[in-house]
Amino acid sequence: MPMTELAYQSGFGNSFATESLPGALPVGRNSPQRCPYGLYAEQLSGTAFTAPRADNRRSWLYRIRPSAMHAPFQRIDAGRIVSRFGSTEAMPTTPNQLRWSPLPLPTEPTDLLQGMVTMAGNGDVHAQTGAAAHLYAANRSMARRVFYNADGEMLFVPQHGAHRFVTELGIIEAGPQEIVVIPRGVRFRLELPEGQVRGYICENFGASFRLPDLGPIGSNGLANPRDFLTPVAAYEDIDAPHELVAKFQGHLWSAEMTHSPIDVVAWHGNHAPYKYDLRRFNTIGSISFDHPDPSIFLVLHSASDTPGVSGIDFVIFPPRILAAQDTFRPPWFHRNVASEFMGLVHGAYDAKAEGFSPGGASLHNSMSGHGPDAGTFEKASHADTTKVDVIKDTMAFMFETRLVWHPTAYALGSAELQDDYYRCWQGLQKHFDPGKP
Ligand SMILES: O=C(O)Cc1cc(O)ccc1O
Ligand SMILES: [Fe+2]
Repeated sequence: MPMTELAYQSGFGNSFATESLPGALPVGRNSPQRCPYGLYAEQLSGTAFTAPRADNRRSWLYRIRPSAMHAPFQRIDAGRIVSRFGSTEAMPTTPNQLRWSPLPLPTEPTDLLQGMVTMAGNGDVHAQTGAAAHLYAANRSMARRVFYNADGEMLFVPQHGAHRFVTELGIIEAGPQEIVVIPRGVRFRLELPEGQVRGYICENFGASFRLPDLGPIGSNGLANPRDFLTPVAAYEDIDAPHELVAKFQGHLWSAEMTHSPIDVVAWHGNHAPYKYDLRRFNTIGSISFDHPDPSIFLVLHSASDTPGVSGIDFVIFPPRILAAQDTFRPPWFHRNVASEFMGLVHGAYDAKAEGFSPGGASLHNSMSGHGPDAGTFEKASHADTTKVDVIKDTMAFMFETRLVWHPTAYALGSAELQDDYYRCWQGLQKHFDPGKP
């Protein structure tokens, strides 16, 4: 199935308005006594009704049938999806640096939900704090199977293959080097136009992702609002059995429906899915000396209750020109209070000469030392910094969290876990010589 040209509305968190039939969107009010075309009006709220206007997220949906119309939910097997995290006596969280090779593509028919595997998580799904980091590899479209997540919003980072998100609020197509965010509660199915996909998901249990403030950078830069794209309304009118799967309080639940829930003919509001092309990121860096903190690479963040401290940061390491003089240019050696789950979408990452492959992942938890591997250190220590480095083929990212990432039993037992990861720092030489300042 070829990718089609879809229409999108531009802007981050705008109050969008869209209708797929003329006049389907009521004018001047949300709940007319009878809606145009015999549609039902329904509000979908993503924040408390009383949240400050700048944070408030909600949409009004005009649909063929209300979302309440389904048979009772039955709990189903959640496969490799986990939502309870912590360091316990039985399974203490390790401070070791961890790295995984890419998840193999499936050989058996596998849709998104069957192909998702939770690698790490933190916080508390019941208290709406923290996050989960998942990988997915799938080779089957979700046919007549529609999913929503009441536990959190889902940030997809496709790494391989074409993705088609058919959502209640319209259709989004995306591929590697783009991201897609599906807000809490929005129903969708993932179709695979090219037959197979792989990627990463940050499931955010906390406040919705938003663009960061720019401070002294000014009014432009990093991810610019107009590059975020939200779909136009698109509905299907299908009277045939469908399965509705909900993720609710850490478990999966399934309910039968007699029709497709992708039946929203018109909608308006700002609780809506969106995509963003990471290649549009306006990268800021040092043009004098030193390697700045990675906060300059912040695309989206989820605010915590503490001002200035994110619950989650979504950070990318895109192509860029390194110009800092007399500077060790790759990421420095460091230990942070924050915890870092990283992935690589494309190319090579500038802190790791080998072992970190596209589709792979790494985890460096709070206060665990890490940084460039031995090969990268030696090379960068002797590079000519009067010349610029043009880093072309790369797209790495980080889900950086305030709370420690607890790896799951699956992640620790996985065949993809690289037992020898620690060795990448063991070849670092002792250069210290008290006689040579
Ligand atoms: O650890 C990493 O590779 C990510 C990272 C990159 C960087 O440029 C500075 C700090 C940091 O944690
Ligand atoms: Fe780091």
